[in-house]
Amino acid sequence: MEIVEGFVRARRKFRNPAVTIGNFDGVHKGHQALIEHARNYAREKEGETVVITFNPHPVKVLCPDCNLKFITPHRTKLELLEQYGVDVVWIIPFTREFASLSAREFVEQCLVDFVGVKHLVVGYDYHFGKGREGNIILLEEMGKTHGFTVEVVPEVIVSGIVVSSTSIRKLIQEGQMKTVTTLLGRPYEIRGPVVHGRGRGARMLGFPTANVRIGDYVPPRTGVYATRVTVDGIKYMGATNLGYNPTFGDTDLSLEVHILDFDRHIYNKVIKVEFIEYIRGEKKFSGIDELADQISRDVECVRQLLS
Ligand SMILES: Cc1cc2nc3c(=O)[nH]c(=O)nc-3n(C[C@H](O)[C@H](O)[C@H](O)COP(=O)(O)O)c2cc1C
Ligand SMILES: Nc1ncnc2c1ncn2[C@@H]1O[C@H](COP(=O)(O)OP(=O)(O)O)[C@@H](O)[C@H]1O
Repeated sequence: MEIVEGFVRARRKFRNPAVTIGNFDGVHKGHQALIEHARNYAREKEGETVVITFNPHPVKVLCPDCNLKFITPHRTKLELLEQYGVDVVWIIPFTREFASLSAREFVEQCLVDFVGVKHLVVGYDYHFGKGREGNIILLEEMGKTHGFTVEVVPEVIVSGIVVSSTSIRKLIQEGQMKTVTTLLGRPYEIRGPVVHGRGRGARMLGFPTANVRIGDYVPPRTGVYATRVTVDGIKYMGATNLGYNPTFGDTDLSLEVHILDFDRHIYNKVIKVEFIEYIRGEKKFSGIDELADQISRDVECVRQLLS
């Protein structure tokens, strides 16, 4: 997959580009449908599937105080777009100046002049340009003048829910991981380097836990999850707690993964944690032995769920 960043001048001409546009946070089933429609056109016309996306996410620029969290950080998003068969991603640096382009200017400068769009695939509710003034009617009208076709993809509904980044963020925060998996088409994952915790896991509890920073990821509901953990390309089962460790009175949120059938130091390694199923809420135990007993039951529960 080719990645084009910004408005580079010397750029090859794309072949019959079938284009789709969006933030693609999550690269969920709805996004996958847009990509699939663009690919179908590209296949028929021997063209290329081009995704236009923005970095940073527009909300980060237009509403820095909104503290938006992500389902897929920028780099993961690019990896997924490649997996779903996109040929070219054009990343537009999103600035306040760019946000002030009118809808017509966006179509002329970005879609027509820069990409040379032949076919444009958008979702049923697509709006764009300054103040979201641009809509599908405008695209169809401009398509006639500039020689491109517009295809509108209806909403994708899975398990009775309209798939959107917003609906998925909410489900993650509710711990509804099975539904999240069906809407994404894969489990929700958090990737990050293993950092030092408070040194209690192995020493006091007999359950070492790899602590992973959750950074800008959407935080799942606090509690214990059955997870799949990838370390150095190998998958393990994980009993994972996301919370404040009330038994010890910690105040910061931590993601702690006890990896089953594993015994190795992995500080600073980047690991991937996939959330498969919510098991229980976090509890304050009266002592270390009670907590350790509960964690052994959690581990057994993970084995049953994932084996
Ligand atoms: C499967 C699992 C379940 C856990 N459940 C709880 C819990 O209900 N309440 C709690 O206070 N801590 C819970 N913990 C978190 C432990 O308190 C934490 O892992 C321990 O304090 C080690 O912290 P450290 O890695 O910072 O040393 C759980 C940890 C695991 C792995
Ligand atoms: N089965 C395992 N699951 C998770 N981490 C393990 C495991 N075996 C060894 N480790 C190592 O032990 C570390 C966690 O030990 P722990 O006593 O909880 O210390 P810390 O408080 O620094 O997290 C992990 O970061 C990892 O390097």
